[in-house]
Amino acid sequence: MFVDQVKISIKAGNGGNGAVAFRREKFVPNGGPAGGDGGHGGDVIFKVDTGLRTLMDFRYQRKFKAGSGSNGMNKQMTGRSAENLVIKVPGGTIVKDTDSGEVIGDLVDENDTLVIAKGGRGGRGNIHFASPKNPAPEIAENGEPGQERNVQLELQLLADVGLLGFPSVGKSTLLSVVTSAKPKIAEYHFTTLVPNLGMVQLDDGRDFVIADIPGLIEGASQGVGLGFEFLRHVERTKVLLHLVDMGGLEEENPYESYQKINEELKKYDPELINRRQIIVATKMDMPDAETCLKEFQARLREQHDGRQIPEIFPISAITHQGLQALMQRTADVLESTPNPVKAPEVSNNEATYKYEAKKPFTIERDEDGTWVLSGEKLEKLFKMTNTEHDDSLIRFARQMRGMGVDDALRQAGIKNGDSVRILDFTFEFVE
Ligand SMILES: Nc1nc2c(ncn2[C@@H]2O[C@H](COP(=O)(O)OP(=O)(O)OP(=O)(O)O)[C@@H](O)[C@H]2O)c(=O)[nH]1
Repeated sequence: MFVDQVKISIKAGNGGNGAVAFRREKFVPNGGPAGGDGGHGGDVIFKVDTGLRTLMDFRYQRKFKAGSGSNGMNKQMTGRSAENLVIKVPGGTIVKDTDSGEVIGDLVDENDTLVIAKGGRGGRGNIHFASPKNPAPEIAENGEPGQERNVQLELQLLADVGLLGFPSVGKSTLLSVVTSAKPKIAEYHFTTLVPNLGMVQLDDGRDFVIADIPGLIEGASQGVGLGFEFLRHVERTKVLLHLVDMGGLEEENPYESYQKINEELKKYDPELINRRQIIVATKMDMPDAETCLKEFQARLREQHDGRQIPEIFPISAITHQGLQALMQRTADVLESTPNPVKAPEVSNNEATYKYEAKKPFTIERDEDGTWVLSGEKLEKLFKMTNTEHDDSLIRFARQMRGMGVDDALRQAGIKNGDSVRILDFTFEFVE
């Protein structure tokens, strides 16, 4: 199996902070609370785009962050919510948690989506905290932090393009100059023939997988050496680049070689001969190459008897002549050729990754005697507390008591006046 894999980090947007504000009207000296809520942070979402074939784009960008919601404003105005960040992935992408290795999702068909990290909700403004006891509260919540995740994407690669041709026509050389990345190759059971596979990425962002098809000619049509796994590669191949050596050093005439390969192809799998072929005239830097090519074209025309002949791209893997044009054309053909195996299904599978509730808080003690509180839930509550306002801090103290933090601290032996720290905020414990 050929696997393309990449580790990325994801951060959903924080919610915007709620506002502390008061009505200011003519003739009303002390208006009521008027601080609006913060906007929602953006989610991070994976979505299948079957036009993508590799995870190549992730080699350049590994960190993804959705925008934060805007803060609430006075006059009860809610902050603007951030847009979701949609990350496109190829069909067949498996998403795993990097740390635990747990499979989070399997994105298969066009438009399948997975919400991998939820944006934080906006913090509530002080209009929500008015009570008969406190009609003008200086309390507002900060936005909820967006979820963060490290994930690993894995994609089993199948080649879109196959290279055909006699030994020494220049297949490996072409593959090595047009492909920038070699995917991980697991060991084959039939170890004698390992297909050479690489990924091509064009400047316009299109990418595809290209494979040398070794052994097709060396008796492969009699079933020698090729395994089931590899057959799948050939079956999936939409375009075959048929390489013909124009170097003029081979004993065999280029046209005869070309025909022989097609014969072998037919024997190997009669379906394959109908597959789209582009003829690639290789080694065009050699002195006799032009003459060889002209001869080849003439024979091809003769054979086609007035019908249109297949397209031919002259290249040199050594001088790089014609490579760009060939790869562009290959990508165009790929786009316009239907999948020979099955058309991509369009579905609307939607999923949201659920986070396991972690232990709400933990208590530790620093060397200097400070009690240190940590834990996802508690830290989140703290981050949502607007520490600039006493009312907000009082509310936080109440929330901690509700969670059982005070009791736990007392049990651990805390004394009146001891220092307590959460993240970078320190306060004094009072009974
Ligand atoms: N002059 C010239 N020589 C080339 C070019 N491309 C490949 N060669 C040479 O041709 C020989 C064979 O090239 P390979 O890329 O190994 O050919 P292959 O088709 O992969 O051969 P197998 O691995 O035997 O199937 C090597 O000596 C290359 O240096 C080219 O564009 N111009």
